[in-house]
Amino acid sequence: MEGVGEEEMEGVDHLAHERNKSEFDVDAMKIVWAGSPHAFDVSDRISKLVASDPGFRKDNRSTLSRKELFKNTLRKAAYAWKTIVDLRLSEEEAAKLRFYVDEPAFTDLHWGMFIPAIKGQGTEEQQQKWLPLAYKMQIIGCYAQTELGHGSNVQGLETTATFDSQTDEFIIHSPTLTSSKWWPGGLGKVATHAIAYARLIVGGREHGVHGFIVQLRSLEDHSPLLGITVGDIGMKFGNGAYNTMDNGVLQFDHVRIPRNQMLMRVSQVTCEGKYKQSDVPRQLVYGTMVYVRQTIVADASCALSRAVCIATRYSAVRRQFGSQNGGPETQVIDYKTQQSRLFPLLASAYAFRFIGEWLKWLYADVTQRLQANDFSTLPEAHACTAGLKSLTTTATADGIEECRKLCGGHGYLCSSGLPELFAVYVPACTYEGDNTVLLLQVARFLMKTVSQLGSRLSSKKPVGTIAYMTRVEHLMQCRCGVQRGFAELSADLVEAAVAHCQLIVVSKFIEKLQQEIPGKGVKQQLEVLCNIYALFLLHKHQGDFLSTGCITPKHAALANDELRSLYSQVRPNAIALVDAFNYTDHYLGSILGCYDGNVYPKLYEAAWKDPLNESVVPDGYHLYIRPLLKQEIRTARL
Ligand SMILES: CCCCCCCCCC/C=C\CCCCCCCCCC(=O)SCCNC(=O)CCNC(=O)[C@H](O)C(C)(C)COP(=O)(O)OP(=O)(O)OC[C@H]1O[C@@H](n2cnc3c(N)ncnc32)[C@H](O)[C@@H]1OP(=O)(O)O
Ligand SMILES: Cc1cc2nc3c(=O)[nH]c(=O)nc-3n(C[C@H](O)[C@H](O)[C@H](O)COP(=O)(O)OP(=O)(O)OC[C@H]3O[C@@H](n4cnc5c(N)ncnc54)[C@H](O)[C@@H]3O)c2cc1C
Repeated sequence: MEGVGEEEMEGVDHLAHERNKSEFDVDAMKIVWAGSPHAFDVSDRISKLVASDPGFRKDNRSTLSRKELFKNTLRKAAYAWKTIVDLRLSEEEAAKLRFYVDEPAFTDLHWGMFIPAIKGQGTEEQQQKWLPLAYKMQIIGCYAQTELGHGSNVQGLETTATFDSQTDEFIIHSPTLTSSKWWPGGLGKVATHAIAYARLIVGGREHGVHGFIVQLRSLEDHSPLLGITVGDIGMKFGNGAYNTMDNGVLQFDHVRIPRNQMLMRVSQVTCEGKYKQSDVPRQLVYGTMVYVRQTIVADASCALSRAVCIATRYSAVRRQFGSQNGGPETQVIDYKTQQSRLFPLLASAYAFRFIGEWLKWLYADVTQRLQANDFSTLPEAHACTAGLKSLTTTATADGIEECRKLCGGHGYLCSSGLPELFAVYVPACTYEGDNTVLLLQVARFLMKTVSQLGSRLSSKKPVGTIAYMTRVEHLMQCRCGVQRGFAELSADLVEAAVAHCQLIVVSKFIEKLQQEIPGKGVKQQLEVLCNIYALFLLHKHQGDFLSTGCITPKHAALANDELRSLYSQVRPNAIALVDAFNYTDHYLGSILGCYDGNVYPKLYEAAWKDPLNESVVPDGYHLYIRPLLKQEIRTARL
């Protein structure tokens, strides 16, 4: 085109030269990332369906008011449901469609917690009654556990459920201000029903926290039912972001529900008012949290890979300094500091993908065992889901922020996609269990395991992880050997818990590489990423490793040299490795991360779309700026 430089030409792949460097079969890696050819097909098809439908546009979110934003989210949720029904999408395809719509909404809690809670804690009869209504979205549910005064401490919840044998009902009541339900997603303005967690009282005796199905709103006109006070808790962190979700406040004033609306798989109350505890661990009442924690680990790999995709593509596009004789400046991805910050995050995205796959298997296995009343692996499943949720969400939240910084000033623009990704993602370090509280659960599990097994936590680890295993044992022995209480040592024990979780991630990455992995060069790339993940952590925590004596300072220096070499091996493959995530530009929502790398023209064009640029002279000029400039400010009415 006349007068348009190469850098401005649309339709040109400005990253083609990077893609041509790839040393492996990207299409084969796409299958590995997706999990299977079928999973790739579903993801690819549904992501393109969403990207091509203007009904799912999301580029205007940061300019909408809270009410406009929320109404737009309702519209999209309804449109998504209509699309699912019209196209007769399967449950798997529907879940993928909600994922690629990419907007926190009440549907996340309806499908992600309300339904799993009924499946996990409801009797067959309760499942047969409530699940068909929920699957058809004839009722919309939320998970109402947390209260204003208690979230972490579930046994401290104050809401009561008192059995009335005269009427065969439970009376659900909020006895104090702090017992108000607070935070449940979807509760504020949408949910018609809740799984409400309350202290069960039968015949004047308390039996701890149980789940109850409570209708909140009329299915005719959506008005709150008698005894129900419900609303939204207000704006949350960031603009747009999680404000698409109506996290709510709820108070019960002696609300009566039929006895058969207590979830009774774990415990029962008979019509005579007899409390019966099945011969299953009471912790099954926590089952939904275990389920969601394992899904959050998979979410972490998605969120981190999005941020890494944006930062990697932009790092290949951005040139700064280093021009020789008027030639092009240096791509910032070629700076060793940029590589040492970016490539461990790329390796972590892949590591979290594979640990998420393993955790999904572990959860399915423990669920199958529970059905056979085999509770032997429940403690390990709890410790793994709690610890890996904590580890991966902390690393992902920190990683998204690092990716923003890796993009320099432009990373701070909403059009980079990174501020909103960060704002939506960071609560993952808190919801479904505060990350420190969950690590304390892992520490408790380790203490019990060490005391039962003696020093060796487990010999079932691949050889490459001996240093990691020794580190955990050393950290535990240093703490457990000292006769002080758990509380006194808790900060140290949390460090051992993190080390244990890192051992699991490294082990599972190594085990993944022992599988058959098709595709030219694919396994080799994954081996490089696995080594980067393991050596980066060894370098970061080398104090631990040195103090165990299982590595020497020379080993530590060699590990660092190897890391630099590994970064050089990844460099030519970096763009192909993020292409393998197969994200559409729509899903990425980022000019910096656009597939064709044509960043500058898109940034420039996007700027003028900002509402502030609707007028050349800003609103307020005549009232405030002109008097200033004309030195009339002393007399102006401000
Ligand atoms: C727009 C831009 C796009 C960007 C998108 C980016 C991608 C982002 C993805 C997200 C997208 C959208 C968001 C929507 C999805 C959000 C979904 C999540 C919503 C969050 C929902 C919630 O938060 S629900 C509430 C969660 N609450 C908690 O987790 C509470 C935590 N506390 C507890 O679990 C417990 O209180 C405790 C474990 C801390 C303590 O338990 P307890 O009080 O019983 O005491 P003990 O510690 O003594 O435990 C007793 C024994 O029981 C064992 N135990 C404990 N828990 C369990 C368990 N769960 N399973 C099995 N066993 C358990 C414990 O080990 C003790 O055993 P022993 O030692 O043997 O005695
Ligand atoms: C975006 C978002 C969505 C949510 N959605 C839902 C939902 O749908 N349904 C629902 O029921 N809940 C929901 N929640 C609530 C969430 O589950 C709780 O906020 C979370 O479990 C943390 O509990 P808390 O707020 O009581 O934190 P606290 O426990 O009060 O944490 C405060 C501090 O105290 C520390 N601490 C607490 N106990 C200990 C201890 N024993 N030892 C050492 N330190 C400790 C913590 O580490 C933290 O640093 C949501 C929260 C958010 C932010």
